[in-house]
Amino acid sequence: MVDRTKRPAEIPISPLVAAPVVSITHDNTRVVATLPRGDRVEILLFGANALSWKTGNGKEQLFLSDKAILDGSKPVRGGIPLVFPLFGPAQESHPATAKLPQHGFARNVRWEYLGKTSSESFAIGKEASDASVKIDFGLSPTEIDDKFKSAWPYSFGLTYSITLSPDELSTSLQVANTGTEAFEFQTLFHTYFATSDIASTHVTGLESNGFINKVPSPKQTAAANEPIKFSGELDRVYTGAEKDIIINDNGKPSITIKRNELPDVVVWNPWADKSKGMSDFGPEDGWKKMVCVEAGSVEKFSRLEGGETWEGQQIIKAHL
Ligand SMILES: O=P(O)(O)OC[C@H]1O[C@H](O)[C@H](O)[C@@H](O)[C@@H]1O
Repeated sequence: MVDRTKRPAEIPISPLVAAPVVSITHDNTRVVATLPRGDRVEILLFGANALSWKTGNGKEQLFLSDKAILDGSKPVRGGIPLVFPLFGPAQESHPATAKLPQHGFARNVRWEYLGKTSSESFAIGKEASDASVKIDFGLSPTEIDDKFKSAWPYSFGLTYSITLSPDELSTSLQVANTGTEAFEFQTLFHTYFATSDIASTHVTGLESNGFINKVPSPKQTAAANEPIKFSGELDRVYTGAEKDIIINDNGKPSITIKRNELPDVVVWNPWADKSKGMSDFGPEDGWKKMVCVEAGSVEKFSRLEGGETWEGQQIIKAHL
């Protein structure tokens, strides 16, 4: 009989720790990240446009038009389009961006997926439930086609980082001037949030800010000193906003937006007529289910000297 009294101690089997998973779709068009507790974000490489963000309870937090074009032939209607280096239509008064399309070129080009960084909780006695994952995308003149290069002939490097955490999504854009000549830019995260009914949605945090009311034509307007409510097309650029922005859905906070280096906030809902005029907007009454609250730096152009870097970030927290 074999003497088992001196057998080696059992090697403890470490508990299975679930970690965030990041995958690239087999057609190489999208990156998908999931957390062990179910939070999920999906990003189209074209425009580095987040298409979907679901919190751990499975709820979709972004609005994506069901007619959105996802084949790279035009910018995506919904999710989080990236606006850079111009917000709105080109203006002759700013010659350096006068040849660019509305909202610039970043949403019109395919970005490079640079990789992921996970922070997992492996500590004994701790759950993996606070794991988060950061995914990075890059854009430089090599990725943009000649028509954009000649319209904006600067040396630049953009790094866009999306961090998925439990019930939270952070988007951060780093702009580097890799040349010697200074350039000027505007930028914005054009986030389409899902809401259950625009008529019972209101936005707080901008009560004391003046704004440019773009409808029917741009007009500087004094602070309204009340929450933003929706009863028709609304398109406003709030400037110098310091407070956190809260989207309230049916009287309850649903989203909080915190910002770093992004002093302006655009609030937009196209309402029935304008959305009907957009060929990529659907369903027909989809405008009832969305509100754009767009954190950015758009009132003025920011100037970046050669060799300098700028970074702006929004952190979106979903209240469940
Ligand atoms: O149709 P797009 O070019 O995507 O622009 C959609 C909207 O973006 C922003 O919210 C602007 O303030 C609106 O004036 C514009 O209509």
